[in-house]
Amino acid sequence: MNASEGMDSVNKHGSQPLLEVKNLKTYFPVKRGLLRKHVGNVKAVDDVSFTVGHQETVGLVGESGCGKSTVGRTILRLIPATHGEVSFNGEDVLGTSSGRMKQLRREMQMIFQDPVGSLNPRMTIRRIIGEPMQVHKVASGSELDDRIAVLLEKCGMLPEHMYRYPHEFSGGQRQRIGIARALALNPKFIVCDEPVSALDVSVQSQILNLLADLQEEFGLSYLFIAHNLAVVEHFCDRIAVMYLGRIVEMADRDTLYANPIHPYTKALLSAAPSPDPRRKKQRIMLLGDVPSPISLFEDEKKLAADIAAGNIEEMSEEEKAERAAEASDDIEIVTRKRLLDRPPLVEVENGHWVSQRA
Ligand SMILES: Nc1ncnc2c1ncn2[C@@H]1O[C@H](COP(=O)(O)OP(=O)(O)OP(=O)(O)O)[C@@H](O)[C@H]1O
Repeated sequence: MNASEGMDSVNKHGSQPLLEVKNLKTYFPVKRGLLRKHVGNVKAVDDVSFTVGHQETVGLVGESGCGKSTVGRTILRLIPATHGEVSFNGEDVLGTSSGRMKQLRREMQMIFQDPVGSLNPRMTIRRIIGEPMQVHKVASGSELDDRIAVLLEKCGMLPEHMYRYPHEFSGGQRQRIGIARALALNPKFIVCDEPVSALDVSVQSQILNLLADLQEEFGLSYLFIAHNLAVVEHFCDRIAVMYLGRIVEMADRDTLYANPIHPYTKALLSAAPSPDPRRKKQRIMLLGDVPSPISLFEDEKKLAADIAAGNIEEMSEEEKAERAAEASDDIEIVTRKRLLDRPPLVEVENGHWVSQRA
């Protein structure tokens, strides 16, 4: 069974998943070279498969530029997919008409990272939250105001806040307004794109608690995007770790934290601070910068050519550092070059998928 067929197509509640993503690819064409004549592809998302169950929170974690936001936006059809399937409640999202997509958007919403940039500064909060309900003809007049007041209260704000403007609120309050807007059409599924990354640590936990309460009350499912494994630890049921456009490991939260297998997951976990001093962690250093997805193809080709030509005698700085680290017990070095080899996902135990050789 390959990853796209088997990766939790039936979720923890034993029912079919709400969202199913299969072999999703999103490539951005770019012009390259001195004369910009060569057209290449940024493989932002490169064969990603996962599911999200009813009332489940799936975390998508990885460093900046690994393709997390592109996955979220492609699922909602905010950007076109190059290949793959997305089904929501059994319905084909990528192939459906734009009219039907407008209807589906009521059920699939997004919360953005930047609570400042995502709210139009010229609109009152009433207009920001009310607009989707007006566009979809859900409510108008005093009923609209009543609904906005309830949504604001559910998100920890006051009804009278609807007459104010975004700049009158703090970052955390603005994120609450963004959440109220996402809830306006009574969705079932929300892509939360780094909703707490721009907030102070003390405010982060308030917003996470709010999202958890709303999930309980409205039966929501979340795809929760984050770059920090510490943030998703207490919030997600299952976690997928992404590196350079692909999922390299996916498991339920407890399994992933107790038994990370992929070197990249181990490195991310070793970088995350733990409040529990008993949880002794091996220190792992990731050496080098994250390669750009556009250079990836060239790097892979060069690596393959080097190996084929027997050109790997000369030790690179990274390899020297790796050797040096072998002499030390408490620190392991993972070079980015090693991570370029990304074999397919294999199920190592029930629901725990890792990119490795079968
Ligand atoms: N419209 C676009 N045109 C070309 N390349 C793009 C476009 N959008 C994203 N990319 C590239 O695709 C890759 C993935 O970007 P994406 O924003 O999905 O990553 P991310 O993991 O969400 O990062 P961050 O945490 O910084 O938001 C990056 O290399 C980015 O530069």
